[in-house]
Amino acid sequence: MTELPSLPGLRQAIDAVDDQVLALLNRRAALAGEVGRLKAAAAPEALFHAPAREREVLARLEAASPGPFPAPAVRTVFQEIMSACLSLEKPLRVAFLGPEGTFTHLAARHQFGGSSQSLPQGTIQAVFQAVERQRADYGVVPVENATEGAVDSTLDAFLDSPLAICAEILLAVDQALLLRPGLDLAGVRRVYSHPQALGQCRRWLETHLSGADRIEAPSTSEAARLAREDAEGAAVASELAADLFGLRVAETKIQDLAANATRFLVLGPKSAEPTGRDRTTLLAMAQDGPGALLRLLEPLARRGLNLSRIQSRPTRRKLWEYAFFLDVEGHAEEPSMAEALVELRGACASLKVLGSYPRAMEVAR
Ligand SMILES: C=C(O[C@@H]1C=C(C(=O)O)C=C[C@H]1O)C(=O)O
Repeated sequence: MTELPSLPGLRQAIDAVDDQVLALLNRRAALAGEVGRLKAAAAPEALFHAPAREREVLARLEAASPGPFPAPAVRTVFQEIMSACLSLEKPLRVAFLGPEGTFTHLAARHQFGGSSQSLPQGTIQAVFQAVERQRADYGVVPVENATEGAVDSTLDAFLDSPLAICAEILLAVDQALLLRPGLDLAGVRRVYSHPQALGQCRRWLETHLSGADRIEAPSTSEAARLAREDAEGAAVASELAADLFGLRVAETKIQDLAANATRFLVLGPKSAEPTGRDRTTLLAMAQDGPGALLRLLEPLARRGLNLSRIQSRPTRRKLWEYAFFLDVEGHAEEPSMAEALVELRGACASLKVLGSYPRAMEVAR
């Protein structure tokens, strides 16, 4: 008969594995430190952070892990390890649309890990400015939501900004109903949230809180803060906001569209290196006249370049003049895209490559 392992014996074995993990983490940090010194010697102004390389590391490890360690946790753990290795030199300063606890904060944490320095900003414009004035290394802003569509203030900010897009993040947006400890659903008279979040949960609120007033707040996190101060208040916000503002999660996933998700962009000084699965965002001012839009699309279509999105915004410089935002699959350094860009430059009044960056392959949670 085989003997069952004892609890103390198993714990001893776990301690021994932890010692090995710790030794390996320190060896890894030392190697990353050497890479940092090498990069600094080659180009003192350049950032240590290399988003394309990080993407490669995560993809390789996720695919290689045999289990039983859960596959999504492989990503989370290694993102934190890289974040910590980067912070050895200097924590990355990451500006995002705040305050803390917003979904943009969650997207920033997903991308940069917990060892980065959070710089919450009040507006999307302020996120751009923080990166432009080098108070932050990177900025994170929302660009489109599956329920509510484009975030116009992000598109507008690109019209006058020299910044590049260096990554995108697709994040599942699960709204939660948050209550003060001790309060139950029947006692709620006011529900605070950002208008977008209230809109995303319209059906649930009608069914469960039809008698409560909806009160609009500048962000979901600000709503959580307001609910904390109101004896009969609740908030629609992230579960992270519950932790930050001392509220209890009364119900999770209350949004009408179960697969609600938002796409975020990471702003930085330059585009990412090619990875083979990239996206390029272009900003084109079309020439006025018949067929202008066709001339913009034709050089892409002829080369089989997939246009995944097109959005127009008024330029605010001239009446009825429009800027077109184009998302095209591929990297600007790839030959077919480079050729298309040369042709496009001739076909429109102006063309700006806002950035090439690795495509988000899945919705993060
Ligand atoms: C070590 C490097 O620099 C940074 C740290 C990384 C890591 O810890 O694996 C990966 C990419 C960079 O953000 C590198 O470029 O290889």
